[in-house]
Amino acid sequence: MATIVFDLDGTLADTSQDLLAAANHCFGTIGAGAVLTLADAATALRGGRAMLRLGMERLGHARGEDEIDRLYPLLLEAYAGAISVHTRLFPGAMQAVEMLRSQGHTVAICTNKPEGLARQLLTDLGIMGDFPALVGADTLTVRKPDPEPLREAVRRAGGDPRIACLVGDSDTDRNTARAAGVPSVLVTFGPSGEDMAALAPEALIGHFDELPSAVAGFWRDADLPALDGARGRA
Ligand SMILES: O=C(O)COP(=O)(O)O
Ligand SMILES: [Mg+2]
Repeated sequence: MATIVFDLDGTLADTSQDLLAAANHCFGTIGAGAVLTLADAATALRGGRAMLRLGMERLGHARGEDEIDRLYPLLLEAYAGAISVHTRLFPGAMQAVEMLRSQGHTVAICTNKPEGLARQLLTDLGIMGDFPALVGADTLTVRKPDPEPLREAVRRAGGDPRIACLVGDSDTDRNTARAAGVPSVLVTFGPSGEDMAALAPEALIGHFDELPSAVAGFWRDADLPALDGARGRA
């Protein structure tokens, strides 16, 4: 059986509103108003630095990167203080996890959120105990799209990194899976949904209830390179 690894932001949960609020708190400390709006959800799901960069651009800050470095810890602090106010799991996420586990698969999380914040969020959402392994941005010295955090998440869950897939919502997730030599599933229900097909993942899902059959296809279809590689070396 395989290890199904999930990205967190934009995949398991819509974290965009709480991320945007934390970024706007930072802009407030430099005298700006709410620089980002709900229309910036896609940027929010790319993480704190991406939000600060967009805000700095809008504010016309010349020394943007220095300011981003200075504001980033403030953003993390603000976010930690209100991490689960608006954040919700996407429909069917945990039912899909339950189904996959009942089929004998193992699950894990690989996120570019700092590990502590990811743990805090999963605990608030009441699902920390459902994931035997979690690798965050600072768990190792490298983060996605380096393949190592994905492989490490699989190993920590007790699985074989060659028999795994990554469920995500971004080019980063697609590239991470590709670098690890395993299939990816990209979700199309987020704010960047229409861009996902162009990334040519092995599967696209518009709802979590499509995930178990998408995953089953990976290890049923003998033509998949990742499968051949995994079997060839096993
Ligand atoms: O916080 C980020 O940079 C993105 O987090 P994710 O990897 O869970 O989508
Ligand atoms: Mg994501």
